[in-house]
Amino acid sequence: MSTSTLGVKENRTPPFPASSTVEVDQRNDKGWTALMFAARNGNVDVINTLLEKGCDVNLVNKTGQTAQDIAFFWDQGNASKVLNDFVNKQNPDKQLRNYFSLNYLDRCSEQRKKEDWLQSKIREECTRFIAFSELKPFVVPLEDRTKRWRYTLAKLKFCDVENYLKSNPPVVFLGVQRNSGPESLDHTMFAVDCTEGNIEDLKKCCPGGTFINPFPSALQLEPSEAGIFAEARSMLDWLYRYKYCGTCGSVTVIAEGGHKRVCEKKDCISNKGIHNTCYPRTDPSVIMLVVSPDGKKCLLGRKKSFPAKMWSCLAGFMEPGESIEDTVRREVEEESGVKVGKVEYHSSQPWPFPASLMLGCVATAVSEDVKVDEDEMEDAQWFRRPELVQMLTHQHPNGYYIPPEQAIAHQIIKSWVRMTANL
Ligand SMILES: NC(=O)C1=CN([C@@H]2O[C@H](COP(=O)(O)OP(=O)(O)OC[C@H]3O[C@@H](n4cnc5c(N)ncnc54)[C@H](OP(=O)(O)O)[C@@H]3O)[C@@H](O)[C@H]2O)C=CC1
Ligand SMILES: [Mg+2]
Ligand SMILES: [Mg+2]
Ligand SMILES: [Mg+2]
Ligand SMILES: [Zn+2]
Repeated sequence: MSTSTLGVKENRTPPFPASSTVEVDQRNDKGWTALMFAARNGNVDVINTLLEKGCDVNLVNKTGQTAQDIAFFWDQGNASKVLNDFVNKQNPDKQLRNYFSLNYLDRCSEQRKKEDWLQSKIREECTRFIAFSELKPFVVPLEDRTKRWRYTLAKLKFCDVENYLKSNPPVVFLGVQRNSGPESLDHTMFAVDCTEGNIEDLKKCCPGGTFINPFPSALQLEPSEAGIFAEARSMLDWLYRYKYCGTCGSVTVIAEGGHKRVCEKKDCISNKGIHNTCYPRTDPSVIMLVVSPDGKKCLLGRKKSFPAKMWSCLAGFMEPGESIEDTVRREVEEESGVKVGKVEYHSSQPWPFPASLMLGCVATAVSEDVKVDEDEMEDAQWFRRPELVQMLTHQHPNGYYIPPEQAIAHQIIKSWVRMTANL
């Protein structure tokens, strides 16, 4: 919390002595700060003064709302704009960008067909490789242990991976990191699968380096790199699983910097026209917060595979020829028996386990009776807002909680919880 003060000379009667100052981030019993009240009332001058005095724009009240949420909820357009501009300037990553969607590389897809260019880049001094073994990324622990994020991807040089490359492992061209300034160079980045090599050699060239499991460790990567991990892991997983032509069963060869597999049988129809057997797959899935017809409750479920006491949004894979809205309606009815009317899109999230694309939605139910699909689900229940706040803040009397902030489910639930008057 910011410790700066407004420096306002108080001339009120006690309990404020004449010379006292007030903390800019002081809160009332509901966790509201002065900035939140100014946001509620759309008082732009007060907001600007508080921001100048260094108040903390990221604080949340007891129902998890920031000043931005409050300004938006109360339709205070000017206040929203000032707060949004301030937050964007302070930290562009604070925008709603779900974890695994931030990727600072320019994918340069037009370069993938240029084999000579790719080969020369592989050997360049400023090129970097990220390594995987059995789909686990090679990372370096971050030194500052006070930070929330624990790992950064290890960026290796050609000389570090040269021995591995001799056995021709799958390599994926991920993109180019553009650096500005006259002396800085662009870094081309590749992913390399070191599963077949001796991983101890890698650890020698990168002290402290280690391979981490996806859960929970891959959720502790710096968010700005989580999208690079997502791209690399989904691609290497696809290259590993799809070795043969899906049309004729012949061997395929890796092409276009790892982004295509080409059937070796020249007259195979997969080599003519448009086919979806040569390219990496992405499996669209919907994930939805179902809100009751009166808008006061929402439906959460527990899959049989979930850790004890964790509840989340319902989710399911799309089927061919199905719209997002109809997938939401079908999966909700299959899993909970609840019928859904209106469906609104919220945001999306690549989920590289192995290659889902989560399409997040908020759905309005037109019925409330729950009949759980016992094949997939352990339970599904309606929860009221105050109970969700307890789950969100780990204060539920039964120990119930929702997935962590890296999961889109968390973001959708949080955004619904915040849209409340909370007075
Ligand atoms: N990021 C997040 O916050 C969350 C992400 N998810 C992800 O969402 C995805 C979908 O959710 P889920 O509830 O599992 O899906 P579904 O409700 O569709 O049910 C899963 C079942 O569908 C079958 N299935 C597996 N793969 C596919 C596929 N590619 N297309 C169609 N059906 C398939 C499987 O059946 P069988 O076992 O019989 O083969 C699987 O057990 C999963 O990848 C999950 O990890 C889910 C919740 C939260
Ligand atoms: Mg499901
Ligand atoms: Mg389902
Ligand atoms: Mg399904
Ligand atoms: Zn073929």
